[in-house]
Amino acid sequence: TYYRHHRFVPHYRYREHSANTENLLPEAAQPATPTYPVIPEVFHPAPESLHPAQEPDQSPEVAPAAMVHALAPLSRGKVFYGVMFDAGSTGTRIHIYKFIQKDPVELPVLDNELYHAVKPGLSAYKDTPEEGGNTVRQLLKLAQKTVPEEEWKQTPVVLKATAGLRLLPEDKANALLDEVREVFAESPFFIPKNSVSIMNGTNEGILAWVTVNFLTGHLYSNTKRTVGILDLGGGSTQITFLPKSQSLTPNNICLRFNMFNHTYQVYTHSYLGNGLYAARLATLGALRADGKIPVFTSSCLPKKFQEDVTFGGITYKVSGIPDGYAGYKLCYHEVMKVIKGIVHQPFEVKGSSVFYAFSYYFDRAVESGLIDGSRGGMVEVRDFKKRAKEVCNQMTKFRAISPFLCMDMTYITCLLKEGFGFKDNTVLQLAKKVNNVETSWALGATFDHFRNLNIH
Ligand SMILES: O=c1ccn([C@@H]2O[C@H](COP(=O)(O)OP(=O)(O)O)[C@@H](O)[C@H]2O)c(=O)[nH]1
Repeated sequence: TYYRHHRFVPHYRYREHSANTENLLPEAAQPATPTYPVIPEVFHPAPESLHPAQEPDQSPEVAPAAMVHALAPLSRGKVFYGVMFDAGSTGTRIHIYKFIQKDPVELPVLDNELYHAVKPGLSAYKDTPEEGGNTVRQLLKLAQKTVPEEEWKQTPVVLKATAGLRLLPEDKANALLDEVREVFAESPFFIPKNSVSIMNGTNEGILAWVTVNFLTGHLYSNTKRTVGILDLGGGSTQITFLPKSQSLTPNNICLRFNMFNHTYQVYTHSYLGNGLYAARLATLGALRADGKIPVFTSSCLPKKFQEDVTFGGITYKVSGIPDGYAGYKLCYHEVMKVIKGIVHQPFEVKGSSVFYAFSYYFDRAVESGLIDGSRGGMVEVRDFKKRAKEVCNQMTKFRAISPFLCMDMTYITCLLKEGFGFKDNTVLQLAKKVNNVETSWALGATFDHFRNLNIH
Protein backbone atom coordinates (compact mmCIF):
# COMPACT_ATOMS: atom_id res chain seq x y z
CA THR A 1 0.00 0.00 0.00
CA TYR A 2 2.97 2.26 -0.12
CA TYR A 3 3.80 5.07 -2.40
CA ARG A 4 7.07 6.81 -2.08
CA HIS A 5 7.77 9.23 -4.88
CA HIS A 6 6.75 12.70 -3.89
CA ARG A 7 9.72 14.99 -3.80
CA PHE A 8 10.13 18.31 -2.09
CA VAL A 9 12.98 20.73 -1.53
CA PRO A 10 13.20 21.49 2.16
CA HIS A 11 13.66 24.97 3.45
CA TYR A 12 16.09 25.29 6.30
CA ARG A 13 14.52 28.03 8.37
CA TYR A 14 12.62 26.72 11.32
CA ARG A 15 9.98 28.36 13.39
CA GLU A 16 7.29 27.51 15.81
CA HIS A 17 4.59 25.53 14.14
CA SER A 18 1.13 26.85 14.39
CA ALA A 19 -1.50 24.34 13.41
CA ASN A 20 -4.10 27.03 13.26
CA THR A 21 -4.70 26.85 9.57
CA GLU A 22 -7.92 28.75 9.96
CA ASN A 23 -5.89 31.78 10.96
CA LEU A 24 -3.35 31.81 8.25
CA LEU A 25 -1.18 34.67 9.29
CA PRO A 26 1.27 36.24 6.88
CA GLU A 27 4.81 34.90 7.27
CA ALA A 28 6.05 38.04 8.97
CA ALA A 29 3.48 37.71 11.73
CA GLN A 30 4.78 34.33 12.81
CA PRO A 31 6.81 34.12 16.01
CA ALA A 32 10.53 34.15 15.29
CA THR A 33 11.64 31.91 18.15
CA PRO A 34 12.60 28.48 16.88
CA THR A 35 10.95 26.00 19.20
CA TYR A 36 10.51 23.02 16.95
CA PRO A 37 13.65 22.48 14.97
CA VAL A 38 13.10 19.02 13.60
CA ILE A 39 10.77 19.09 10.64
CA PRO A 40 11.47 21.26 7.61
CA GLU A 41 9.03 24.10 7.51
CA VAL A 42 8.83 24.71 3.82
CA PHE A 43 8.53 22.22 1.04
CA HIS A 44 9.30 23.04 -2.55
CA PRO A 45 9.26 20.87 -5.61
CA ALA A 46 12.48 19.62 -7.08
CA PRO A 47 12.80 21.29 -10.47
CA GLU A 48 15.56 18.91 -11.49
CA SER A 49 13.38 15.93 -10.68
CA LEU A 50 10.75 16.90 -13.20
CA HIS A 51 10.44 14.93 -16.32
CA PRO A 52 9.93 17.36 -19.19
CA ALA A 53 8.05 14.83 -21.25
CA GLN A 54 5.60 14.18 -18.46
CA GLU A 55 2.18 15.48 -19.33
CA PRO A 56 0.05 14.94 -16.23
CA ASP A 57 -3.21 15.67 -18.00
CA GLN A 58 -2.66 12.72 -20.27
CA SER A 59 -1.89 10.24 -17.53
CA PRO A 60 -3.33 11.80 -14.43
CA GLU A 61 -3.01 8.69 -12.27
CA VAL A 62 0.70 8.23 -12.88
CA ALA A 63 3.41 9.91 -10.87
CA PRO A 64 5.92 11.93 -12.85
CA ALA A 65 8.46 9.36 -13.94
CA ALA A 66 11.49 11.08 -12.48
CA MET A 67 9.96 11.02 -9.02
CA VAL A 68 10.28 7.29 -8.98
CA HIS A 69 14.06 7.24 -9.04
CA ALA A 70 14.14 8.22 -5.39
CA LEU A 71 13.16 4.68 -4.45
CA ALA A 72 16.55 3.15 -3.76
CA PRO A 73 18.15 5.59 -1.33
CA LEU A 74 15.01 6.15 0.71
CA SER A 75 15.75 3.61 3.37
CA ARG A 76 18.83 5.54 4.48
CA GLY A 77 17.15 8.91 4.77
CA LYS A 78 15.95 10.90 7.74
CA VAL A 79 12.39 9.95 8.41
CA PHE A 80 9.68 12.19 9.78
CA TYR A 81 5.93 11.81 10.19
CA GLY A 82 2.77 13.89 10.29
CA VAL A 83 -0.57 12.70 11.70
CA MET A 84 -3.80 14.33 10.47
CA PHE A 85 -7.26 13.45 11.78
CA ASP A 86 -10.27 14.13 9.56
CA ALA A 87 -13.30 14.40 11.84
CA GLY A 88 -16.00 14.23 9.16
CA SER A 89 -19.76 14.13 9.49
CA THR A 90 -19.96 10.43 8.65
CA GLY A 91 -16.70 9.15 10.09
CA THR A 92 -13.38 9.93 11.78
CA ARG A 93 -10.22 9.09 9.86
CA ILE A 94 -6.53 9.08 10.64
CA HIS A 95 -3.86 9.75 8.01
CA ILE A 96 -0.31 8.94 9.07
CA TYR A 97 2.12 10.35 6.51
CA LYS A 98 5.73 9.28 6.41
CA PHE A 99 8.28 11.58 4.80
CA ILE A 100 11.90 10.82 4.11
CA GLN A 101 14.71 13.29 3.74
CA LYS A 102 17.87 11.71 2.47
CA ASP A 103 20.25 14.49 3.44
CA PRO A 104 19.96 18.23 4.12
CA VAL A 105 20.44 19.24 0.49
CA GLU A 106 18.18 16.53 -0.86
CA LEU A 107 14.45 16.64 -1.12
CA PRO A 108 12.02 15.17 1.40
CA VAL A 109 9.79 12.60 -0.20
CA LEU A 110 6.27 11.54 0.74
CA ASP A 111 7.03 7.89 1.30
CA ASN A 112 3.61 6.52 2.22
CA GLU A 113 0.34 7.04 3.96
CA LEU A 114 -1.36 4.80 6.47
CA TYR A 115 -5.09 5.43 6.51
CA HIS A 116 -7.81 4.13 8.77
CA ALA A 117 -11.43 5.18 9.19
CA VAL A 118 -14.07 4.56 11.85
CA LYS A 119 -17.80 5.25 11.82
CA PRO A 120 -19.81 7.12 12.94
CA GLY A 121 -18.33 10.62 13.02
CA LEU A 122 -17.78 12.70 16.17
CA SER A 123 -21.11 14.52 15.82
CA ALA A 124 -22.93 11.25 16.55
CA TYR A 125 -21.49 11.57 20.09
CA LYS A 126 -22.89 15.04 20.64
CA ASP A 127 -24.49 13.95 23.92
CA THR A 128 -21.69 11.62 24.98
CA PRO A 129 -18.49 13.51 24.12
CA GLU A 130 -16.33 11.13 26.16
CA GLU A 131 -17.27 8.30 23.83
CA GLY A 132 -16.40 10.53 20.89
CA GLY A 133 -13.00 11.16 22.46
CA ASN A 134 -12.55 7.41 22.75
CA THR A 135 -12.82 6.91 18.99
CA VAL A 136 -9.92 9.32 18.57
CA ARG A 137 -8.00 7.55 21.36
CA GLN A 138 -8.37 4.23 19.53
CA LEU A 139 -7.13 5.71 16.26
CA LEU A 140 -4.18 7.31 18.04
CA LYS A 141 -3.09 3.85 19.15
CA LEU A 142 -2.62 3.08 15.49
CA ALA A 143 -0.31 6.08 15.21
CA GLN A 144 1.70 4.73 18.16
CA LYS A 145 2.03 1.40 16.39
CA THR A 146 3.00 3.00 13.09
CA VAL A 147 5.32 5.82 14.12
CA PRO A 148 8.53 4.56 15.79
CA GLU A 149 8.73 5.52 19.46
CA GLU A 150 11.79 7.73 19.03
CA GLU A 151 9.79 9.88 16.57
CA TRP A 152 6.71 10.41 18.77
CA LYS A 153 7.91 13.65 20.37
CA GLN A 154 8.61 15.26 16.99
CA THR A 155 5.50 14.02 15.22
CA PRO A 156 2.71 16.61 15.06
CA VAL A 157 -0.85 15.39 15.58
CA VAL A 158 -3.67 17.61 14.30
CA LEU A 159 -7.45 17.12 14.10
CA LYS A 160 -9.73 19.13 11.86
CA ALA A 161 -13.47 18.73 11.97
CA THR A 162 -15.72 19.46 9.00
CA ALA A 163 -19.46 19.70 8.36
CA GLY A 164 -20.62 17.41 11.18
CA LEU A 165 -19.32 19.76 13.85
CA ARG A 166 -20.11 22.89 11.85
CA LEU A 167 -23.76 21.81 11.93
CA LEU A 168 -23.87 21.16 15.70
CA PRO A 169 -24.78 23.79 18.30
CA GLU A 170 -21.56 25.51 19.39
CA ASP A 171 -21.58 24.16 22.95
CA LYS A 172 -21.96 20.55 21.75
CA ALA A 173 -19.18 20.96 19.18
CA ASN A 174 -16.89 22.57 21.77
CA ALA A 175 -17.48 19.76 24.27
CA LEU A 176 -16.37 17.25 21.62
CA LEU A 177 -13.31 19.30 20.69
CA ASP A 178 -12.37 19.62 24.38
CA GLU A 179 -12.53 15.84 24.75
CA VAL A 180 -10.21 15.43 21.79
CA ARG A 181 -7.83 18.01 23.29
CA GLU A 182 -7.69 15.90 26.46
CA VAL A 183 -6.98 12.77 24.47
CA PHE A 184 -4.22 14.57 22.58
CA ALA A 185 -2.77 16.02 25.80
CA GLU A 186 -2.27 12.55 27.24
CA SER A 187 -0.65 11.24 24.04
CA PRO A 188 3.12 11.01 23.58
CA PHE A 189 3.08 12.98 20.31
CA PHE A 190 3.91 16.60 19.53
CA ILE A 191 0.68 18.56 19.96
CA PRO A 192 0.98 21.94 18.26
CA LYS A 193 -0.99 24.95 19.44
CA ASN A 194 -4.57 24.94 18.13
CA SER A 195 -4.17 21.38 16.96
CA VAL A 196 -7.89 20.69 17.42
CA SER A 197 -10.32 22.86 15.49
CA ILE A 198 -13.25 23.10 13.13
CA MET A 199 -11.95 23.88 9.65
CA ASN A 200 -13.89 26.30 7.51
CA GLY A 201 -15.33 25.14 4.19
CA THR A 202 -13.05 27.39 2.17
CA ASN A 203 -9.91 25.80 3.52
CA GLU A 204 -11.49 22.36 3.12
CA GLY A 205 -11.96 23.07 -0.60
CA ILE A 206 -8.51 24.55 -1.14
CA LEU A 207 -6.61 21.89 0.78
CA ALA A 208 -8.34 19.10 -1.17
CA TRP A 209 -7.36 20.92 -4.38
CA VAL A 210 -3.75 21.05 -3.13
CA THR A 211 -3.78 17.30 -2.36
CA VAL A 212 -5.17 16.25 -5.71
CA ASN A 213 -3.00 18.58 -7.78
CA PHE A 214 0.06 17.50 -5.81
CA LEU A 215 -0.68 13.79 -6.24
CA THR A 216 -1.41 14.17 -9.94
CA GLY A 217 1.85 16.04 -10.48
CA HIS A 218 0.26 19.32 -11.52
CA LEU A 219 1.67 21.52 -8.78
CA TYR A 220 5.30 21.17 -9.73
CA SER A 221 5.01 20.56 -13.43
CA ASN A 222 5.98 23.16 -15.98
CA THR A 223 2.53 23.13 -17.43
CA LYS A 224 0.14 25.72 -16.04
CA ARG A 225 -2.64 23.16 -16.11
CA THR A 226 -4.29 22.00 -12.95
CA VAL A 227 -7.35 19.91 -12.20
CA GLY A 228 -10.50 20.98 -10.42
CA ILE A 229 -11.93 19.05 -7.48
CA LEU A 230 -15.42 18.00 -6.49
CA ASP A 231 -15.77 16.72 -2.94
CA LEU A 232 -19.10 15.39 -1.71
CA GLY A 233 -19.13 14.75 2.02
CA GLY A 234 -22.03 13.80 4.24
CA GLY A 235 -22.73 17.33 5.47
CA SER A 236 -21.12 19.66 2.93
CA THR A 237 -19.86 19.69 -0.63
CA GLN A 238 -16.94 21.61 -2.14
CA ILE A 239 -16.01 22.71 -5.64
CA THR A 240 -12.56 24.20 -6.29
CA PHE A 241 -10.79 25.00 -9.54
CA LEU A 242 -8.39 27.43 -11.14
CA PRO A 243 -10.47 29.71 -13.37
CA LYS A 244 -9.18 29.98 -16.92
CA SER A 245 -9.31 33.72 -16.93
CA GLN A 246 -8.50 35.51 -13.69
CA SER A 247 -9.74 38.81 -15.07
CA LEU A 248 -13.31 37.54 -15.34
CA THR A 249 -13.24 36.30 -11.80
CA PRO A 250 -14.47 38.60 -9.05
CA ASN A 251 -11.78 38.67 -6.37
CA ASN A 252 -14.22 38.16 -3.55
CA ILE A 253 -14.89 34.57 -4.52
CA CYS A 254 -11.35 33.62 -5.39
CA LEU A 255 -8.67 32.91 -2.84
CA ARG A 256 -4.94 33.21 -3.14
CA PHE A 257 -2.36 31.02 -1.55
CA ASN A 258 1.28 30.17 -2.05
CA MET A 259 2.52 26.71 -2.83
CA PHE A 260 5.81 25.46 -4.20
CA ASN A 261 6.99 28.96 -5.16
CA HIS A 262 3.76 29.77 -7.01
CA THR A 263 0.80 31.89 -6.06
CA TYR A 264 -2.48 30.30 -7.04
CA GLN A 265 -5.79 32.05 -7.19
CA VAL A 266 -8.57 29.50 -7.10
CA TYR A 267 -12.32 29.62 -7.08
CA THR A 268 -13.68 27.63 -4.16
CA HIS A 269 -17.08 27.23 -2.59
CA SER A 270 -18.32 24.99 0.18
CA TYR A 271 -22.06 24.40 0.57
CA LEU A 272 -22.97 23.48 4.13
CA GLY A 273 -26.06 21.28 4.22
CA ASN A 274 -25.51 20.02 0.66
CA GLY A 275 -23.48 16.96 1.56
CA LEU A 276 -25.11 13.68 0.59
CA TYR A 277 -26.60 12.76 3.97
CA ALA A 278 -27.78 16.28 4.75
CA ALA A 279 -29.34 16.39 1.26
CA ARG A 280 -31.22 13.15 1.94
CA LEU A 281 -32.84 14.70 4.99
CA ALA A 282 -33.57 17.93 3.13
CA THR A 283 -35.18 15.96 0.28
CA LEU A 284 -37.34 14.14 2.81
CA GLY A 285 -38.30 17.45 4.40
CA ALA A 286 -36.91 16.27 7.72
CA LEU A 287 -34.78 19.35 8.35
CA ARG A 288 -37.64 21.83 8.50
CA ALA A 289 -39.95 19.45 10.34
CA ASP A 290 -41.88 20.81 13.30
CA GLY A 291 -42.21 17.50 15.10
CA LYS A 292 -45.67 16.75 13.74
CA ILE A 293 -44.55 14.50 10.90
CA PRO A 294 -43.89 11.02 12.28
CA VAL A 295 -42.54 9.50 9.04
CA PHE A 296 -40.79 11.30 6.20
CA THR A 297 -41.59 9.97 2.76
CA SER A 298 -40.11 10.32 -0.70
CA SER A 299 -40.71 9.08 -4.22
CA CYS A 300 -36.94 8.48 -4.41
CA LEU A 301 -37.31 5.50 -2.07
CA PRO A 302 -38.70 2.02 -2.78
CA LYS A 303 -42.43 2.03 -2.05
CA LYS A 304 -42.28 -0.60 0.67
CA PHE A 305 -39.14 0.71 2.31
CA GLN A 306 -39.36 1.90 5.91
CA GLU A 307 -36.41 2.47 8.23
CA ASP A 308 -34.87 4.65 10.93
CA VAL A 309 -32.11 6.88 9.64
CA THR A 310 -29.54 8.56 11.90
CA PHE A 311 -27.45 11.57 10.94
CA GLY A 312 -25.63 13.92 13.30
CA GLY A 313 -26.92 12.00 16.30
CA ILE A 314 -30.62 12.46 15.39
CA THR A 315 -32.82 9.57 14.26
CA TYR A 316 -35.62 10.04 11.71
CA LYS A 317 -38.27 7.61 10.48
CA VAL A 318 -38.31 7.47 6.70
CA SER A 319 -40.21 5.47 4.11
CA GLY A 320 -41.23 5.22 0.47
CA ILE A 321 -44.73 6.24 -0.56
CA PRO A 322 -46.60 2.89 -0.22
CA ASP A 323 -49.47 3.59 -2.61
CA GLY A 324 -47.93 6.45 -4.53
CA TYR A 325 -45.47 6.73 -7.38
CA ALA A 326 -41.72 6.32 -7.30
CA GLY A 327 -39.17 6.91 -10.04
CA TYR A 328 -36.56 9.19 -11.57
CA LYS A 329 -38.75 12.09 -12.73
CA LEU A 330 -40.56 12.56 -9.44
CA CYS A 331 -37.34 12.07 -7.54
CA TYR A 332 -35.50 14.65 -9.69
CA HIS A 333 -38.28 17.11 -8.92
CA GLU A 334 -37.87 16.44 -5.19
CA VAL A 335 -34.09 16.81 -5.06
CA MET A 336 -34.29 19.89 -7.28
CA LYS A 337 -35.91 21.69 -4.35
CA VAL A 338 -32.78 21.06 -2.33
CA ILE A 339 -30.44 22.33 -5.06
CA LYS A 340 -32.47 25.31 -6.22
CA GLY A 341 -31.54 28.55 -4.62
CA ILE A 342 -28.71 27.03 -2.63
CA VAL A 343 -26.08 26.02 -5.11
CA HIS A 344 -25.13 28.64 -7.68
CA GLN A 345 -23.35 27.96 -10.92
CA PRO A 346 -19.80 29.22 -10.89
CA PHE A 347 -19.12 31.03 -14.17
CA GLU A 348 -16.45 29.40 -16.27
CA VAL A 349 -17.17 25.92 -15.04
CA LYS A 350 -18.25 25.01 -18.53
CA GLY A 351 -15.27 23.94 -20.59
CA SER A 352 -13.02 24.34 -17.61
CA SER A 353 -10.27 21.92 -16.63
CA VAL A 354 -10.62 18.23 -15.83
CA PHE A 355 -12.42 17.65 -12.54
CA TYR A 356 -11.45 15.01 -10.02
CA ALA A 357 -14.47 13.79 -8.09
CA PHE A 358 -14.03 11.73 -4.94
CA SER A 359 -15.66 10.93 -1.55
CA TYR A 360 -19.36 10.10 -2.08
CA TYR A 361 -19.15 10.78 -5.84
CA PHE A 362 -16.73 7.88 -5.96
CA ASP A 363 -18.62 5.63 -3.52
CA ARG A 364 -21.93 5.97 -5.37
CA ALA A 365 -20.33 5.51 -8.77
CA VAL A 366 -18.90 2.22 -7.48
CA GLU A 367 -22.13 1.08 -5.82
CA SER A 368 -24.18 1.74 -8.91
CA GLY A 369 -21.65 -0.09 -11.08
CA LEU A 370 -20.50 2.96 -13.06
CA ILE A 371 -16.85 2.33 -12.23
CA ASP A 372 -14.66 -0.35 -10.72
CA GLY A 373 -13.90 0.28 -7.04
CA SER A 374 -10.25 -0.67 -7.23
CA ARG A 375 -9.42 1.27 -10.37
CA GLY A 376 -11.74 4.28 -10.39
CA GLY A 377 -12.28 5.75 -13.81
CA MET A 378 -13.55 8.50 -16.04
CA VAL A 379 -17.24 9.14 -16.53
CA GLU A 380 -19.28 11.88 -18.10
CA VAL A 381 -21.98 13.74 -16.24
CA ARG A 382 -24.53 12.06 -18.51
CA ASP A 383 -23.39 8.66 -17.19
CA PHE A 384 -24.54 9.61 -13.71
CA LYS A 385 -27.87 10.71 -15.19
CA LYS A 386 -28.33 7.53 -17.21
CA ARG A 387 -27.50 5.31 -14.25
CA ALA A 388 -29.72 7.37 -11.91
CA LYS A 389 -32.65 6.75 -14.28
CA GLU A 390 -31.91 3.02 -14.35
CA VAL A 391 -31.62 2.79 -10.57
CA CYS A 392 -34.79 4.82 -9.92
CA ASN A 393 -36.89 3.07 -12.49
CA GLN A 394 -35.90 -0.41 -11.26
CA MET A 395 -35.75 0.22 -7.54
CA THR A 396 -36.34 -3.35 -6.48
CA LYS A 397 -33.30 -4.48 -8.45
CA PHE A 398 -31.01 -2.02 -6.66
CA ARG A 399 -32.80 -2.23 -3.30
CA ALA A 400 -30.26 -4.68 -1.88
CA ILE A 401 -27.29 -2.43 -2.68
CA SER A 402 -28.90 0.55 -0.97
CA PRO A 403 -32.49 1.77 -0.72
CA PHE A 404 -31.08 5.30 -1.02
CA LEU A 405 -29.22 4.68 -4.27
CA CYS A 406 -31.93 6.28 -6.42
CA MET A 407 -32.07 9.37 -4.21
CA ASP A 408 -28.27 9.66 -4.03
CA MET A 409 -27.66 9.18 -7.76
CA THR A 410 -30.43 11.63 -8.64
CA TYR A 411 -29.07 14.17 -6.17
CA ILE A 412 -25.55 13.85 -7.62
CA THR A 413 -26.93 14.28 -11.16
CA CYS A 414 -28.97 17.30 -10.15
CA LEU A 415 -26.07 18.85 -8.20
CA LEU A 416 -23.70 18.51 -11.14
CA LYS A 417 -26.14 19.71 -13.79
CA GLU A 418 -28.43 22.23 -12.14
CA GLY A 419 -26.20 23.17 -9.21
CA PHE A 420 -22.77 23.56 -10.77
CA GLY A 421 -23.91 23.87 -14.39
CA PHE A 422 -21.80 21.08 -15.84
CA LYS A 423 -22.67 19.95 -19.33
CA ASP A 424 -23.73 16.38 -20.08
CA ASN A 425 -20.36 15.69 -21.67
CA THR A 426 -18.19 17.11 -18.87
CA VAL A 427 -15.65 14.46 -17.93
CA LEU A 428 -15.15 13.56 -14.30
CA GLN A 429 -12.18 11.55 -13.09
CA LEU A 430 -13.42 9.45 -10.19
CA ALA A 431 -10.75 8.45 -7.70
CA LYS A 432 -10.55 7.34 -4.09
CA LYS A 433 -6.78 7.33 -4.09
CA VAL A 434 -4.18 8.76 -6.43
CA ASN A 435 -0.88 6.90 -6.34
CA ASN A 436 -2.11 5.05 -3.28
CA VAL A 437 -2.72 8.19 -1.24
CA GLU A 438 -6.27 9.16 -0.20
CA THR A 439 -7.78 12.02 -2.16
CA SER A 440 -8.91 14.19 0.72
CA TRP A 441 -8.01 17.56 2.17
CA ALA A 442 -5.84 15.83 4.81
CA LEU A 443 -2.55 15.77 2.84
CA GLY A 444 -3.00 19.43 1.82
CA ALA A 445 -3.66 20.26 5.47
CA THR A 446 -0.46 18.45 6.48
CA PHE A 447 1.54 20.51 3.95
CA ASP A 448 -0.19 23.55 5.33
CA HIS A 449 0.94 22.59 8.80
CA PHE A 450 4.56 22.25 7.74
CA ARG A 451 4.53 25.25 5.50
CA ASN A 452 1.96 27.96 5.97
CA LEU A 453 0.22 28.32 2.62
CA ASN A 454 -0.89 31.82 3.55
CA ILE A 455 -4.40 31.42 2.18
CA HIS A 456 -6.07 34.79 1.72
O1 LIG B 1 -9.48 10.24 3.36
C1 LIG B 1 -10.67 10.14 3.13
C2 LIG B 1 -11.64 10.95 3.74
C3 LIG B 1 -12.96 10.78 3.39
N1 LIG B 1 -13.33 9.84 2.49
C4 LIG B 1 -14.74 9.68 2.10
O2 LIG B 1 -15.31 10.95 1.91
C5 LIG B 1 -16.63 11.02 2.40
C6 LIG B 1 -16.48 12.00 3.51
O3 LIG B 1 -17.55 12.58 4.00
P1 LIG B 1 -17.45 13.29 5.45
O4 LIG B 1 -18.06 12.42 6.46
O5 LIG B 1 -16.05 13.74 5.76
O6 LIG B 1 -18.34 14.52 5.19
P2 LIG B 1 -18.17 16.07 5.53
O7 LIG B 1 -18.00 16.18 7.01
O8 LIG B 1 -16.95 16.55 4.79
O9 LIG B 1 -19.41 16.65 5.00
C7 LIG B 1 -16.97 9.59 2.79
O10 LIG B 1 -17.47 8.94 1.65
C8 LIG B 1 -15.60 9.00 3.12
O11 LIG B 1 -15.57 7.60 2.93
C9 LIG B 1 -12.40 9.06 1.89
O12 LIG B 1 -12.73 8.22 1.05
N2 LIG B 1 -11.10 9.22 2.22
